[in-house]
Amino acid sequence: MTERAITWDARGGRGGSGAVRLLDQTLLPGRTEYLDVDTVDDLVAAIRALAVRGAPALGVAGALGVVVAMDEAAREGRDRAALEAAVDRVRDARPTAVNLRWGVEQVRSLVDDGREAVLEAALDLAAADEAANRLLSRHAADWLQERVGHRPLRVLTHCNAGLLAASAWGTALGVVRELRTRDAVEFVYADETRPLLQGARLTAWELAAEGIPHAVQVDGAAASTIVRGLVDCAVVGADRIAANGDVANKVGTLGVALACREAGIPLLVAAPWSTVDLATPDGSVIEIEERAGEEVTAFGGTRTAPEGSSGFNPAFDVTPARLVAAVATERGVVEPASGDRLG
Ligand SMILES: CSC[C@@H](O)[C@@H](O)C(=O)COP(=O)(O)O
Repeated sequence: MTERAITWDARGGRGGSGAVRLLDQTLLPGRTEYLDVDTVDDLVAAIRALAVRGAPALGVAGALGVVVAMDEAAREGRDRAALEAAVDRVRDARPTAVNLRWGVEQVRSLVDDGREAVLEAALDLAAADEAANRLLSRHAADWLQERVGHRPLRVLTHCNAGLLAASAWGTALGVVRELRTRDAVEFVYADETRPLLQGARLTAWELAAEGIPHAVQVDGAAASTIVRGLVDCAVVGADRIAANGDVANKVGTLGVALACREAGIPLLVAAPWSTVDLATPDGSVIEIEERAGEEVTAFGGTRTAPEGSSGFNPAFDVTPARLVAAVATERGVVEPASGDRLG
C-alpha cells in the first residue's frame, strides 16, 4: 500500500505556501478523501475528530503543526506569544499519545532558525518514523519467530496500528507486514475496537488491500478467541510506554493482555522509540483521554442507549508491565514481563 496518513503539500493551503495533507480517517473505508489543513484551529479539530490518529502519525502532525502555526502567525501578523500559544494548542489537542507533544517539542526549538528549518526537521522526523517502523517490525518478527515458532502465525491485533497510524508502514501491522514477507502469517483477528471502529474500518481496510487473510471480531470475542487457542500471539501498538514497561494503548488492550496471560501466549507491543516516555515512571500517571459519552450511547448518529443513560468513554487503558511479554522498538526488544525496564 502506498497511501500516507499525513504528508506535507508544499503548494497546498489558501496562500499556496503549504498545508498538511491528511487522509481523512473518519471516512474510511467508504471514501478516500484528503483534507488540506493550513490553520491551527483546523488541525486541532482534525486531531480531536480522529481524521488523523495513531501515536506516530500524531507525532508527525505535531511537528508539521508548528509549521502551520508559523505560517498562520506570519499571515495574520501575530506576535511570538500568540505563536507559542498556538503551538501549545497543537501539543495539547489529545493527551495520551506522547508522540504528539514529542513531535511538537522536537521542532519547536528551531522556530528562531526560521520556517524552512522547522519544515525540514518535521519532514526528517516523518522519514525517521518510517525507518523506525520498518526496523522495529524486523526486530519484532525475529522475536516472535524465535519465541513462538518458525511457522505461519495466527495473530490478534487491537485498534489500528498500521500505516494509517504512522508516517508509513505501521507498527503492529508493520510486524504483520514483515511476517508476511517471511511467509509467516496464517490469519489475523482484528478487534473491531468500539466505539470508533478503528479495527473494523481501518485495520481491516489495510489487511484487505494487501490480501492478508483476516476476520473482524467484536471486542468482546477477543478473550475467548485467545483462551480457545485460536491465536499464537497478540501484537498491538502503544500511545505511551512508561519507563517501567507499563503500556497505554487503545481501551481493550488490557483485556487482551489478561487473556494472553491466561492462555500462556505473548502480548508483543510494537512502537517507535518516540512512544517511550522515560519521564513517565509508570502507567499510573498517564493521562487517559476521556471522549464524549455520545460516542458510546449512539451508533452512526442514531441513539442506541436510552435518553436517560450517559456514556463512559475512556479512549485508552494501561496494561501493566508484568503482562507485556515484549516491547519492540527500533532499538531492539525488551521483555518487561521478565523484569526489563525501558530506561
Ligand atoms: C501505531 S498506533 C498505536 C496507538 O496509537 C494505537 O494502537 C491507538 O490506540 C490509537 O488510538 P486512536 O484513538 O485511534 O488514536
